[in-house]
Amino acid sequence: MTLTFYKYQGTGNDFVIVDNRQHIFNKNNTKLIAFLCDRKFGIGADGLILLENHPEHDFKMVYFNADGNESTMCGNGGRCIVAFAEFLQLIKYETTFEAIDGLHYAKIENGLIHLQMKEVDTIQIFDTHQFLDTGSPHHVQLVDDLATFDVKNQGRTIRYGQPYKEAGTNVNFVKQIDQNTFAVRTYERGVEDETLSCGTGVTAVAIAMHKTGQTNASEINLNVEGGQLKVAFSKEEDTYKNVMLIGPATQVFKGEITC
Ligand SMILES: N[C@@H](CCC[C@H](N)C(=O)O)C(=O)O
Repeated sequence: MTLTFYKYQGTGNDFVIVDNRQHIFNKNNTKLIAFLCDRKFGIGADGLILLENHPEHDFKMVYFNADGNESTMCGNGGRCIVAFAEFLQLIKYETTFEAIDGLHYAKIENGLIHLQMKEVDTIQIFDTHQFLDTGSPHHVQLVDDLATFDVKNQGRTIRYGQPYKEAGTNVNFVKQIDQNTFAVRTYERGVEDETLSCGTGVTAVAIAMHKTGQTNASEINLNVEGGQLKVAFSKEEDTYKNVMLIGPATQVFKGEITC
């Protein structure tokens, strides 16, 4: 078959997006998804996203990692699918859509996508790191030498180690730049490599840095390898609410592939 697809990127986290409103795509074909995401034999991407119809809301997002498996929430992918929905003229300046972790509100303002993420009330704090779920699971760890840090090997060791094991986690290495700015490099589960940006990852970093007192800002800048993101939130008692992930999302090209 010939598949029409769109390539998007959000701060360098890149995705193949398919309009699946007519059920053209076989979601159970793990090999096909992994092939489409393959950078040498396929199109190349960190993940594949399907935009589908939803009975009550604007659309549904279905997310697969580059390994071909459906996974948990993707924040940058969420921002990209909002840009795609606007491109398809399904939405104008704001939307509510469903993803695997529930409903997400998003708005487009000054060319940036503001995506509401799930509330977070559980943050596990350890001597060396924090662990929390922002739609996807995230290990957050401060390091001194972020620029030269071996993210791929250290990330993989943590991802497959105790207590995460097979289910795994994404792993974020962090360096504080100033009061409300952090640099982040992320090893992504399901890509099994460092990616240039991870939306649920920077959301986890912002919340973990606030929770542990590294910052008291409620609007935090995150410098990632592929650009800059912002995370804003309000804290009510022990819950982080109104969590917004803010940044650009760009269509790179449209294509057709025989598969
Ligand atoms: N790139 C993502 C996270 C995607 C999911 C992750 N790889 C997992 O399986 O947990 C993001 O921007 O949040």
